[in-house]
Amino acid sequence: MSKPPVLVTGGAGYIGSHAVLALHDAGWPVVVVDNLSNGTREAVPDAVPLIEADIGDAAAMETILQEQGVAAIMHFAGSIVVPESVTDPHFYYRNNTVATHALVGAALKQGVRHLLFSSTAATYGAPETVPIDEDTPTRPINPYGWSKLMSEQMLRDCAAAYDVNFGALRYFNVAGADPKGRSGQVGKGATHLLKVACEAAVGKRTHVDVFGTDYPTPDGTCIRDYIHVADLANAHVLALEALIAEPKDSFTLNCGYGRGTSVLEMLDALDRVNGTPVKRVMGPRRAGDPPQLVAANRRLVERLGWQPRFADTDVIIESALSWERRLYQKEAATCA
Ligand SMILES: NC(=O)c1ccc[n+]([C@@H]2O[C@H](COP(=O)([O-])OP(=O)(O)OC[C@H]3O[C@@H](n4cnc5c(N)ncnc54)[C@H](O)[C@@H]3O)[C@@H](O)[C@H]2O)c1
Ligand SMILES: O=c1ccn([C@@H]2O[C@H](COP(=O)(O)OP(=O)(O)O[C@H]3O[C@H](CO)[C@H](O)[C@H](O)[C@H]3O)[C@@H](O)[C@H]2O)c(=O)[nH]1
Repeated sequence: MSKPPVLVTGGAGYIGSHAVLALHDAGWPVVVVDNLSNGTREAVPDAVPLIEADIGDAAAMETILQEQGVAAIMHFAGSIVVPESVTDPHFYYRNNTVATHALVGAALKQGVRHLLFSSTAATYGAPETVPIDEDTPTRPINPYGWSKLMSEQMLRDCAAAYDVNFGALRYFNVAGADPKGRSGQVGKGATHLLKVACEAAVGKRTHVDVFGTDYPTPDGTCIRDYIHVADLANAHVLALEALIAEPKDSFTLNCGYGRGTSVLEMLDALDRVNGTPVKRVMGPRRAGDPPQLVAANRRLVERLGWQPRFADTDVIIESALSWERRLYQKEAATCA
């Protein structure tokens, strides 16, 4: 069976660009829409068309869907920084929820029947027990989590009412870079732990701040479930196949390994891989950080037959670090 065109929104960004690579590698025709607010042209392979547009522009999206003959959408575009969502919630509801509403409207009008949505562990808030399965009550503790949960609900209601199905993938902490070195995390003003730590390791920063050492965890720092971006990208390809194979079925799946790693454990592993310690500055808690988030991933494995290939923490760190070194060399060459 020939593979129909897939639209990847936010495909010039970190996770979206890895999904584009996974789709392209698997022989899917792909088109990217990105407004480049946080993505880069270089993240999109030359063979993949990149259309610079805003997903909140329903008319533009309708034209693109029609002209490109799109059969399914992987929707990554959005704003992603939790503390920013607290200081500017109106923008987060607009760029995440309202823009998704526009995109879904365009998809419904153009008869696109499969929608795969980037959701987040932030929809769970701060659950008291881990691992977290998909039946855990969703009680976001910040506007970012709410903006995503509202989008999920919109998709659920639309799938019940119209001839469309959806997959919501709730990512835990995404980390690492393409094992072949073709993409990685680029954005300026990084806030994610491993990205920040790798920037410190290559000399772009003086140190890493450790946000909180008094959490109720064994070493006092927050625990997260770090998933390699290439394993997550592969889950998207499997999810797309499932949506097309079973058009009446929708699903919501956690994406993580089911393994918790503390901030200090992550930094220890980085020091080991790097061979030189990165300076740590112990500081107060960051607002809105739940003590621990670890995925129960049984449904992802059973529903999609997902088999992670890059779960080793050192493998995640090596890929992130070698990407960061390459970025640093490129930037140094540009400045010279
Ligand atoms: N990074 C994580 O750990 C993580 C965890 C859970 C969920 N997610 C979700 O995954 C998705 C991708 O995240 P990422 O880390 O790759 O972020 P990213 O910022 O690297 O990618 C998002 C991309 O969307 C584009 N974009 C933003 N608003 C747009 C709009 N209105 N129209 C068109 N393009 C727009 C940006 O330019 C960027 O290229 C997001 O929806 C995010 O909420 C990320
Ligand atoms: O410089 C830093 C950066 C982070 N941290 C700590 O490291 C942990 C992970 O923080 P990240 O900023 O890397 O990631 P978050 O857990 O805050 O959030 C990420 O994962 C969430 C789901 O788990 C959401 O999806 C969100 O979009 C995504 O950014 C947190 O305890 C944080 O306090 C530090 O100590 N120092």
